[in-house]
Amino acid sequence: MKLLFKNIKELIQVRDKNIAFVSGKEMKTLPTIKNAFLIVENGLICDYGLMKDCPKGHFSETIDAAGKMILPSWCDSHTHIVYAGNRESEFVDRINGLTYEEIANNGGGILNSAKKLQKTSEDDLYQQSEVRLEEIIQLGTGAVEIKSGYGLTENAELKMLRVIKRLKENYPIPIKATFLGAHAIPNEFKNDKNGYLDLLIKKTLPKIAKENLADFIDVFCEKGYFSVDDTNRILEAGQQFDLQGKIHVNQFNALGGVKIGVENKALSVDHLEVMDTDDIEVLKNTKTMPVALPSCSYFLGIPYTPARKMIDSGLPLALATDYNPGSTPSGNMNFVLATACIKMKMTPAEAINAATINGAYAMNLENEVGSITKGKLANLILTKPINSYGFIPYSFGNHQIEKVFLKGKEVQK
Ligand SMILES: N=CN[C@@H](CCC(=O)O)C(=O)O
Ligand SMILES: [Zn+2]
Repeated sequence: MKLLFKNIKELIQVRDKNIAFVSGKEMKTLPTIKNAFLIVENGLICDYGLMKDCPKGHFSETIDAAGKMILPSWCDSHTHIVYAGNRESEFVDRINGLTYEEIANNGGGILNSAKKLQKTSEDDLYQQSEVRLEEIIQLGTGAVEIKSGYGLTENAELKMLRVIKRLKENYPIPIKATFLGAHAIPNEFKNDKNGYLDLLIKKTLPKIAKENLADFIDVFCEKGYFSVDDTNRILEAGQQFDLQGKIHVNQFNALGGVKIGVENKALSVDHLEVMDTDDIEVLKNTKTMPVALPSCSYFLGIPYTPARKMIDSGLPLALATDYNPGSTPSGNMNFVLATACIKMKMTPAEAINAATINGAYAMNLENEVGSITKGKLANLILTKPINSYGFIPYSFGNHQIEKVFLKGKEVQK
């Protein structure tokens, strides 16, 4: 099966040599080839270059991409798309001025989602979740991380992770699973947080490892949820089972979660809406990827991650949706890029780097997706006719996707 894309107006994010991620000034550079060809064989990128150098030969399919652009699919490294029902009921409370914390104290929030999920069968949860997975694939996402964390009991957390495993088995898109049992303290343990952490670490984590249900471990390091010491405990426990950390930190308060994440060699520290100077310093020259979630800031009306200051300090940055029923009921990476440019003053080149190669790195997938590189999966976005890739974030609220391809196969709408 050899597929040729010809007359591509511009082939975006071309990396002849694979890289892990881009940081600081490098983020402003987005390598492209104008008037290009791209050849896909057996689902992998096998050749590309200038049209004048396009090899002759027989192709099972030829797609004329005149006037259009091709870029690697979005790599969404932070989602909670496995959940039951939704939390629309909290939407009006939020409009009426209740804060995230007040809604949670009124019995809403994460515990509200957990109550619904505990009562939902695995099959029903799978069916609700696959609808969201198919929705984000159509929006250009070609690799995704999915977290547990709406179960908050051993059985319900295992149920979530088994649904993620089934999605991995049934869809042609790299999916990474993250155990987020430490997302909130369930009512049964409201006066015994350590007892809940003991349950997660001593009982649930070994079962997850035995069934190979998780790639990463996460914890919500925040006032009213889990402390820096709890975060350290969870990350150390994860290391016993080769689970690297990808942690929720600095969403509402800078408690020191970034530092503890770096000390535990977390793969990513996510949210970062509140960043102090120490947080930026401690991230410099490390392999921990900062991840910003601008559509969460948009929906909650909280500050945006200081991306401009972080990138200008030399840090890398990835962008993700945080798709979840409470703080970000949207999986639209195109909106994330637009909001990153409009609200966080990232350039289109920086935003595309953050949503492709850096997002892939934040899932340990930088050798499989995230750039046009020989041997990587042909998970691709074919745009509508556009004049520049800057039009993608410029046309906010819309997207410029004509077709999506996973392993070189067009995904039918
Ligand atoms: N902040 C913690 N966890 C999720 C939201 C959880 C929820 O409100 O359902 C987040 O990343 O925003
Ligand atoms: Zn999240």
